[in-house]
Amino acid sequence: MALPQCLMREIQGKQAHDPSFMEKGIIKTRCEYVDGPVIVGAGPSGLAAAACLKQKGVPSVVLERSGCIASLWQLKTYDRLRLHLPKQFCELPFMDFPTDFPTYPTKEQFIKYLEEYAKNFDIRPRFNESVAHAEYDCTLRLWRLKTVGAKGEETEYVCRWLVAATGENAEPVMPTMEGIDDFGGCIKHTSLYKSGEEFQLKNVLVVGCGNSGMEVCLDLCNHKAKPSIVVRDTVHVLPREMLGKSTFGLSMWLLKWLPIRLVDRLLLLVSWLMLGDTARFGLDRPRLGPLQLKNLSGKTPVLDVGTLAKIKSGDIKVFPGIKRLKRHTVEFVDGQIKKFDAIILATGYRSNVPSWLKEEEMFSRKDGLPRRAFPNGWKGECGLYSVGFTKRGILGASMDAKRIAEDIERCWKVEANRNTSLLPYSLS
Ligand SMILES: Cc1cc2nc3c(=O)[nH]c(=O)nc-3n(C[C@H](O)[C@H](O)[C@H](O)COP(=O)(O)OP(=O)(O)OC[C@H]3O[C@@H](n4cnc5c(N)ncnc54)[C@H](O)[C@@H]3O)c2cc1C
Ligand SMILES: NC(=O)C1=CN([C@@H]2O[C@H](COP(=O)(O)OP(=O)(O)OC[C@H]3O[C@@H](n4cnc5c(N)ncnc54)[C@H](OP(=O)(O)O)[C@@H]3O)[C@@H](O)[C@H]2O)C=CC1
Ligand SMILES: O=C(O)C(=O)Cc1c[nH]c2ccccc12
Repeated sequence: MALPQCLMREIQGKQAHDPSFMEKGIIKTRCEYVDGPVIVGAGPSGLAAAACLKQKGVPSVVLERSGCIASLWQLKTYDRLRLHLPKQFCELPFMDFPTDFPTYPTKEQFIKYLEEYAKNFDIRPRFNESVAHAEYDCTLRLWRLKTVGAKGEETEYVCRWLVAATGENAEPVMPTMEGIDDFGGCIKHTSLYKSGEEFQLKNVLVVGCGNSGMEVCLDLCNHKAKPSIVVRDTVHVLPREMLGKSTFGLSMWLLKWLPIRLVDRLLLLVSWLMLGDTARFGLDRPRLGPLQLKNLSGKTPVLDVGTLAKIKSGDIKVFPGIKRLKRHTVEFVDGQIKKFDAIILATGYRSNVPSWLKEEEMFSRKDGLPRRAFPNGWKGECGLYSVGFTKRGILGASMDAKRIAEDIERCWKVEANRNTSLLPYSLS
């Protein structure tokens, strides 16, 4: 909508003193006032927030840097990916998965569900708009965001509420390794890995033993490559299912009755019966149990979908941390030296919030996550919110989205009344 004229004049006045908005003395940036929240990111979290707001009658604008919704799932994941929690734990608010979807939907099915979700709630993100800067303007008492489009065009958005939904997995983590430039073979992050097809008969080193690294190793095996995995620290591997139930579902159920330490003991006992002693294969377990560790550090246990059997059979070799790389060669911290054709970095992801949100209180600059512990990280000051930074997957994002919508709805109603009764013009 058009910006109320008094606000427009004030913003233009400010832009005239900001060189980034000026080109030959002319303001080059398009400016738009959004009557409602601006949501940054059109992944599952952003979609959930937009849908919950819509249900409350609050319109929003969703800004997305890529050309599609759920860009993580559409562009940055491997072909064989499925949800590894049962579908009922990965639903967004107000819309179930279709009944004909399997318990663990494929990534194509999950994307189809998200497309359907956006359509259902008439969420039309503005694609190819990357938020480069967002800051609270204390004089205007509004958030001001600058986006950059595909051709470098800039837009300024001004709004009362800002919802960060750029995700915990916004940027790949690229480790620094001595000699990385000398290696000479293909080195790629899992966000660019699609399948093991291109690695047939090749010796591939997978760095990192989270869910991505473990599953990529299995995929490499299935494509007749020869994978090895770097396990530099401890890791909890649990079977995806126990006693005919999903390990995740069983854990949630047990947590209703039993303390977390006891549930962890049970999980480890059943894992030991089903998988054996993982330390025998180079996978030492952390001192803390899997759920306690997840709660305290956010580190997700590996839900095994067949990798461990390949490690046991020797099809996947386990190595300790990397000391340095040389031409097609890797030297490990225990002194072993091996030749590899390629390296896959399964070293995880990080949030990018500090790169665009100029704010110090709500988000930590260090890891780009809310400082307040779950479930209190969703709300900041001055109309700032976060959705999907709980380290609790889609379930956590859905909880945030519902809370945010309830909170904004309250102010929305108050402000709507005030605007119609006090202002000479209507903001709607
Ligand atoms: C391989 C993989 C599998 C997973 N499987 C599960 C699972 O089975 N169950 C589960 O519950 N969780 C799972 N997760 C956790 C994951 O966090 C969620 O699945 C989900 O994608 C998170 O949604 P999100 O919207 O918070 O983040 P994302 O899906 O990452 O979406 C964020 C969006 O913001 C956009 N964006 C980023 N920066 C900007 C910017 N500056 N300006 C504009 N737009 C921007 C991105 O392009 C992206 O589209 C998995 C994660 C990974 C990596
Ligand atoms: N099917 C599914 O649903 C899947 C879900 N996921 C989820 O996606 C998210 C991201 O997972 P993932 O990509 O595995 O990332 P994670 O952050 O979970 O794991 C990264 C791994 O890389 C290791 N690492 C990082 N740097 C180095 C280094 N320099 N040398 C050696 N090891 C290193 C880490 O070890 P350390 O612990 O020592 O730091 C850790 O084991 C998780 O939440 C995961 O559960 C991922 C894949 C499939
Ligand atoms: O896949 C992930 O990383 C998730 O965030 C899903 C998830 C949330 N809580 C968990 C506990 C154990 C295993 C997976 C998850």
